[in-house]
Amino acid sequence: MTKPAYKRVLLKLSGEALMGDDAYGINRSTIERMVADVAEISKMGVELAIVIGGGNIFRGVAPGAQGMDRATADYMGMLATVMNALALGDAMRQAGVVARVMSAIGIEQVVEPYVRPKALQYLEEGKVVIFAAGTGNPFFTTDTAAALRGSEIGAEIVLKATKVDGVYTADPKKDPSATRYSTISFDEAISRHLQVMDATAFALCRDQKLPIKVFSIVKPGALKNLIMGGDEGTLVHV
Ligand SMILES: Nc1ncnc2c1ncn2[C@@H]1O[C@H](COP(=O)(O)OP(=O)(O)O)[C@@H](O)[C@H]1O
Ligand SMILES: O=c1ccn([C@@H]2O[C@H](COP(=O)(O)OP(=O)(O)O)[C@@H](O)[C@H]2O)c(=O)[nH]1
Repeated sequence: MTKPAYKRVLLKLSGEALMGDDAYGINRSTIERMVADVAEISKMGVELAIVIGGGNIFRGVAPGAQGMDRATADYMGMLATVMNALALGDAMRQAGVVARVMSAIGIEQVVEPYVRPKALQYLEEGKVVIFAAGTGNPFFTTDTAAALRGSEIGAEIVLKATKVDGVYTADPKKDPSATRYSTISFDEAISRHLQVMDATAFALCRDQKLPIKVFSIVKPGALKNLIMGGDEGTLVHV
C-alpha cells in the first residue's frame, strides 16, 4: 500500500453538509458516512484535526438572525458548532475512533477548553481532535477557524469539505457555465472575490503558506483519494 501524502491535516467540515437531504439539523446517515471516511484515514496514521461548522443549525448572517445584534447572533452560531462537534464526537465513539472535542469558548461542563499544547498532545497520540466554537470570536467564520487552527497545529494542508467539488470561476449553483480550477493562487482567489471561502481565511492561509484543498463532501472516497495524493478538488496555493 502506498503511504498517505500527509502526516497532519486540518479538515473543515461544513455544518450545512451535515444536513444531508434534510432541511436542517444533523442527518444520521450523512454523519455516519463522514465518520467512516475519517476513521479510515485516521487508522492509516494520519493525524487529523477537524473544525466543524454550524450552518445547519444557525448562522449569524441568516435571515432568522435579522434584527438581532450581530455579535449575539454569532455567539449563537458558535454554540451551534458545539452541538455539531458533540454529535460528531459521539458518532466517532460509536465507530471506534477516539476523538476529543475542544471549545474556543468556555463551556467546561460540556466540553474541555481549547488549549493548544493539549490539542497537540492528542494529535500525537493519534486521537482525532474536534475544534468547536470556531475562533471564539464573533464576525468570523469556521473557515477562518480552520485556517487559524490549521496554522496553530502545524497542519500541512487545510481540507475544506463542502457541497461543491472545488473552486469555480463563479458560484456554480448560480452560474451553470462556471468552470472548475484544478489549482488557483490565493491572490487570484481573493482578487476575483471567489466566495467559496471568506477572504479572511484565504489571507491567513496565504500569509502562513498553508495550502487549502476544496473538495466535495458528497463524493464517496474523495477524502481518502486526496489523502493518498490523488487528483481531487481544487488546490489553493501561495
Ligand atoms: N467561485 C466559487 N467556487 C465554488 N463555490 C462557490 C464559489 N462562489 C460561491 N460558491 C459557493 O460557496 C459554497 C461553499 O461555501 P460555504 O457556503 O461557506 O460552505 P460551507 O458550508 O462548506 O462553509 C458552495 O456551496 C458554492 O455554492
Ligand atoms: O469564529 C467563528 C465561527 C463561527 N461563528 C458563527 O457561527 C456560525 C456558523 O459557522 P459557519 O457559518 O462558518 O458554518 P458552516 O458554513 O461551516 O456551516 C457563523 O455564521 C457565525 O455566526 C462566529 O461567529 N465565529
